[in-house]
Amino acid sequence: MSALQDLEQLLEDIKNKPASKTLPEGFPSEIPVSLQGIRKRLAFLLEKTDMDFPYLSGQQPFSDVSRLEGNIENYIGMSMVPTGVIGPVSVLGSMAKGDFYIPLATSEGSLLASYHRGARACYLAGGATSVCLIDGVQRSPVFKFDNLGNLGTFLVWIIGHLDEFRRITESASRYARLTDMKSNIEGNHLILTFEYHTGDASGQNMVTICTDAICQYIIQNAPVQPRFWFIESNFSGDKKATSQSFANVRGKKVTAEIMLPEKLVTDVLKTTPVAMAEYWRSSTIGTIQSGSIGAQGHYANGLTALFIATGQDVACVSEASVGITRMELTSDGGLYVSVTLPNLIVGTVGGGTSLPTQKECLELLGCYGAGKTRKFAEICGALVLAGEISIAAALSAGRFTAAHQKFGRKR
Ligand SMILES: CC(C)(COP(=O)([O-])OP(=O)([O-])OC[C@H]1O[C@@H](n2cnc3c(N)ncnc32)[C@H](O)[C@@H]1OP(=O)([O-])[O-])[C@@H](O)C(=O)NCCC(=O)NCCSC(=O)C[C@@](C)(O)CC(=O)[O-]
Ligand SMILES: NC(=O)C1=CN([C@@H]2O[C@H](COP(=O)(O)OP(=O)(O)OC[C@H]3O[C@@H](n4cnc5c(N)ncnc54)[C@H](OP(=O)(O)O)[C@@H]3O)[C@@H](O)[C@H]2O)C=CC1
Repeated sequence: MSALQDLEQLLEDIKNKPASKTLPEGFPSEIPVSLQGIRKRLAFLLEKTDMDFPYLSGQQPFSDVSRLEGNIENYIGMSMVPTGVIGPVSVLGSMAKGDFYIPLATSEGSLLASYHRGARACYLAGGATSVCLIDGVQRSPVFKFDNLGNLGTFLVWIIGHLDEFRRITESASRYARLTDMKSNIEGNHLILTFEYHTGDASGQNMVTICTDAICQYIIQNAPVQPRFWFIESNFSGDKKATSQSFANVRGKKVTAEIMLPEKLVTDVLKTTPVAMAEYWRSSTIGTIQSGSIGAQGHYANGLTALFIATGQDVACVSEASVGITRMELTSDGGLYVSVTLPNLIVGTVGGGTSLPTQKECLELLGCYGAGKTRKFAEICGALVLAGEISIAAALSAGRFTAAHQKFGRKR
């Protein structure tokens, strides 16, 4: 199918999305942490997905340490992070379509219960729409000149060589494509921002390698030489929350939404749409006063847990957890909720994605390997939406502290 046909299909699917759905036979979430709970949940997942998780379940010890090459130095062993599953999370996206059981690795009690509850509310409301809109990963080298005249001559030459830079990119990587270049001048400093599509990899390493190859060509051929240059100027937003990335894209930009009927908010979330909209307004004003980039509740919670489970670079939660949550009353007394994440740096190849438990977790989502990154990004959007709904429900109903007293402490 062409991109236009994909889009037409998505629009048709959104038009026909049901306003409600019945939950399938229960995922055994009610059984507390115990050997029996683990057995039941693994048996449930085996039946649903035909996966038996040899590494995650501990049946198979990890011994093939050669698989870690490229992932770590000075290795001594694996850190174990408790991992659970929430779901089903129902997603309608351009690539993610269906019900997913999402693995989350965390040591924060209440987190999975909260995301599970939000996912349940979204499921009953017909499932979340979650769409990956655009993508792009940047690297921003800086060049220093004696004066503006030299800088200008250099930049004019650079602008005339974009096609050559595209060719260099294609010889440095089979998958990276140079899509844009922007310049930023400050005194005698020039920052060039190269933006790429990085296939199914999250791409931070690829963009460094490709940009370095371009810079080597520039240094060898440009009519004017900079006094010095660095491969990264700290402008690209790599592992930092920045206003610039927030206003554009870094990685994938995803937006997700749901309409929650009033009765569902009352029954499942134990609050009201009015209270949730009121909480959202107050918390958004609080966020603005704090000087935060974006306005959201706890994207970092779900994303960090999913990133650990699936071998993403967890440090990229710095930028990935920036975004905007919106909660508004609908004309029939329900609640519209949306989340928008413009900086979702994720991949389904490369990085830590082929490590033993991480690969199993990506496979659980049907997201391991080539052709799966947009799907994975859309699942991230639906997960974050579920988390925003549940935490706002708890806070709006005055149940937040009690939940953490119950789930977040050893009894
Ligand atoms: C904890 C709940 C879910 C209770 O919620 P509840 O509605 O009182 O509980 P419930 O017993 O009636 O259960 C409702 C549903 O919750 C789920 N649920 C309930 N219990 C479990 C469990 N044991 N295991 C798995 N799922 C569970 C489950 O979906 C269940 O439905 P069921 O499946 O039974 O039909 C709710 O109060 C809640 O979501 N609270 C919010 C907690 C939260 O989101 N915390 C985020 C971490 S806080 C943080 O990191 C810092 C932050 C974000 O606060 C920073 C800041 O903003 O300042
Ligand atoms: N160097 C840096 O500046 C930084 C690096 N990192 C680290 O970089 C890693 C992430 O970088 P990333 O570039 O994603 O990972 P990798 O360095 O693992 O690069 C991806 C690799 O997968 C290959 N590949 C195979 N199939 C595909 C496909 N379908 N789509 C895309 N690539 C494919 C690429 O081929 P090919 O070789 O042809 O491109 C490349 O070799 C993480 O480990 C992260 O921690 C994080 C931040 C900064």
